[in-house]
Amino acid sequence: MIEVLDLHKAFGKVKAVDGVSFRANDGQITGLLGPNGAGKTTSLRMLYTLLRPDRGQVLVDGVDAAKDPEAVRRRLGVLPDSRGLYKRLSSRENIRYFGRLHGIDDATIAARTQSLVDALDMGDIIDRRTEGFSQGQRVKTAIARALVHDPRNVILDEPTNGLDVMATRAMRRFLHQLRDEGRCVLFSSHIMQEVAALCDRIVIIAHGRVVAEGTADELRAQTGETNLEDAFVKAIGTEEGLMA
Ligand SMILES: Nc1ncnc2c1ncn2[C@@H]1O[C@H](COP(=O)(O)OP(=O)(O)OP(=O)(O)O)[C@@H](O)[C@H]1O
Repeated sequence: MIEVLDLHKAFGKVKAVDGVSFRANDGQITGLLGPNGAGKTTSLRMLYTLLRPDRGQVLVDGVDAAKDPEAVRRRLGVLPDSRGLYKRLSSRENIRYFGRLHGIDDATIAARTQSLVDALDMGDIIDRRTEGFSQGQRVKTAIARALVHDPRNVILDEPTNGLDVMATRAMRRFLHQLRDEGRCVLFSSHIMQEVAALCDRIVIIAHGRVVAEGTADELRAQTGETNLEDAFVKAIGTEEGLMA
């Protein structure tokens, strides 16, 4: 479970995150939805301990990220916004390298890699050098690398960015599988159709603040709209930046 309480982060005069609080539960997919520049990536970076908040608290399975960042990192699998693969290494070697950084033995890494290769349909790319990989192949490798240590909590920054329809559908199936295994899945997107199709709960963020949250039904009720798209627009206060 992931909890963030009153997070703040400013870059000079820009208040990127201005008092964000929400909870992402185990066995659920939670979507962080907001237009470009809303503060999604900055919130996630604080969550996975890459950025230190100016104020506020991050708890992962009850562990405070400021007090024990190592323990928090062990509990998280992260697909960051920049995928950053080692291009001279094969997909398998990228995954193994991360597994070793986590202190996992090679036999366990090999077994875990195989199950991720099956789940993500990576059989044809696993032993290719990642240099020249397509966007979808890079994302798959980066996700497998993020999950090699079998984390309970999974954070994905815009996981379907740049993916075609088939790859997006495969990604949705995979995220449902993670959810059905009881993991806490938190992902960000600026595409409302994506969030609506995938999420159990939605947290809408705009101008560094949470402006609405709940299930799709709850959001419709809160905004008094019958159509989810209208509910999103009303919550954000503008149509700008919400469309795919
Ligand atoms: N390192 C930084 N230095 C200066 N400003 C930053 C930095 N990181 C983020 N910002 C600013 O903070 C605000 C929030 O950015 P953030 O990347 O968190 O938004 P986002 O919701 O992830 O947007 P997108 O959908 O475009 O990725 C933006 O105004 C951005 O320009």
